[in-house]
Amino acid sequence: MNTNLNISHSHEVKSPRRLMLEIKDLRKSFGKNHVLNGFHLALYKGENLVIMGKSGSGKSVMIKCLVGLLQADSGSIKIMDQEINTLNQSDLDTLRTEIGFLFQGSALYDSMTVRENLEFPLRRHKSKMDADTSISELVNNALEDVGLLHTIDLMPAELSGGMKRRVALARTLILKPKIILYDEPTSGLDPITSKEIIELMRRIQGQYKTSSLIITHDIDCARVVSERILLLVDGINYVEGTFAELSTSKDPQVKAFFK
Ligand SMILES: Nc1ncnc2c1ncn2[C@@H]1O[C@H](COP(=O)(O)OP(=O)(O)OP(=O)(O)O)[C@@H](O)[C@H]1O
Repeated sequence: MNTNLNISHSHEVKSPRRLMLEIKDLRKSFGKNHVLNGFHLALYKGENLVIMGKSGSGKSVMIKCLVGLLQADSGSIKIMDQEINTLNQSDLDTLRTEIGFLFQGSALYDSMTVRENLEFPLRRHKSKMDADTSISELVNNALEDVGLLHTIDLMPAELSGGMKRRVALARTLILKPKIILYDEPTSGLDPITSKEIIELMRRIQGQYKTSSLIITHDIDCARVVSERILLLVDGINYVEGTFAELSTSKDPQVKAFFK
């Protein structure tokens, strides 16, 4: 880790705000490939934390450990004070409903209309529904929040790439997650559509009071959405700071990301 930088590291961050997500000393190897080498992070209530790192630096492996798609070799992952390794399957499933995902692969179901795509998670997680609000009201509200109410009866094939991503975000929001994980939310989109998604992410943060972990290579996205940025190098925290701090860093490893 570079010690010349006058930038805070995640374990030094002191905040009275609630910790939504805490990862400590996370390690994961595939044979001799040591991908995560003691990674740590703290995500506080209401903040957007951007994770940047070169291709192959372990970002996706970290997210997969977080959502249970991969088992870490060691380390601790706490979601809203609950250590996920100690939970039984049913408690883990309940906890996971507090987390929304917007992954590159989180595609819509092609054979369902937009409305049906949004109804799907609600039918699976009835416990997340408040008794006074009907399914159709929730679907309408979520679509309205992403500006796409008019697409409710369309099929995914009739939507543009940006619209699909916004509908996928509405599908995530419908369960009112406390934490949202975004993996490359603007990848593959043109600059104007990317800007719309980035602005939407900011608006959602304010409106839904979510805390988000955002993996991105998109500098505009990092600049607009982040309260803090964490740079991952070789599976361990390299440096952490605000966009203004990191983008003016003299460290060549950091500068490389902000060209
Ligand atoms: N299931 C797996 N089995 C073996 N090796 C894996 C597996 N998943 C990831 N790896 C290895 O872990 C390393 C980190 O991969 P990871 O996908 O986390 O990188 P990344 O930082 O997300 O990259 P990118 O920005 O390109 O998405 C790579 O060397 C990759 O080959």
